[in-house]
Amino acid sequence: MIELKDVTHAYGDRPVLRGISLRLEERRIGLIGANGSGKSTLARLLNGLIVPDSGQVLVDDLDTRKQARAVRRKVGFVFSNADSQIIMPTVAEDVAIGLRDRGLPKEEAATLVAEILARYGLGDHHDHQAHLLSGGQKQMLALAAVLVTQPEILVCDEPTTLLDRRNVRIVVDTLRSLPQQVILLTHQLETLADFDRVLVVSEGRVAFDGPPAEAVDRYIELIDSEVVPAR
Ligand SMILES: Nc1ncnc2c1ncn2[C@@H]1O[C@H](COP(=O)(O)OP(=O)(O)OP(=O)(O)O)[C@@H](O)[C@H]1O
Repeated sequence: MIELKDVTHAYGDRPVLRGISLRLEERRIGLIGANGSGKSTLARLLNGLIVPDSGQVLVDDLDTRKQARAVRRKVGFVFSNADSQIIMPTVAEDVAIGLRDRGLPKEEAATLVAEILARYGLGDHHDHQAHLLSGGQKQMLALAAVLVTQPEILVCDEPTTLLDRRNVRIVVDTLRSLPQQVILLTHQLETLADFDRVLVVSEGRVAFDGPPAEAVDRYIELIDSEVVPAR
């Protein structure tokens, strides 16, 4: 369970999150909001990629400020741009690198890598150059490389942005079928239809917290009420 206690965060003197308190317990949680509203900043706080300026983020009572390494083992993070997450030359190596400090015998690690690649449709791409995969395949690779580490919680920051309809469906179905808790940031509102809970972030605050349909209505209301600057 992730708990945020009166969390604030600023970049320089620009406040981005303003006093957020939340308990994130549900299995499928969506995060929506306008560009620049603070969603990615909030997501990055959840696995200690960034730490709050004030307040606390606790993952199963581990403080992200003090126990960052333990937190990162529990909370996997998938970035929106899969290219920025691919760090090894080949597909198999990129998945295997996540297991490097697990102390597994080589054969066991290789079996795990092969299994996960097969599960996410990359079984035939084991030795392919990772950077030559299609956008959708890269996104699946990014997901596989995180899931091989068996995180208890998965935070995905717009993992379907660059994907075509078919690959969106594959990634969304994959996230839906995972046993782990999933926290998904997305602008593709329809992908959250059967989520347990959706948070609407607006100007660094949680403007709505509840079921998906109501959250989407609230989000649309918020966007429509904004004054668009005249040119
Ligand atoms: N590393 C950074 N340094 C300075 N400002 C930043 C940094 N990261 C984000 N910001 C600013 O903080 C604000 C919130 O950004 P954030 O990425 O959290 O929003 P978001 O809701 O995820 O947006 P989007 O939907 O466009 O991805 C934005 O105004 C952004 O310009």
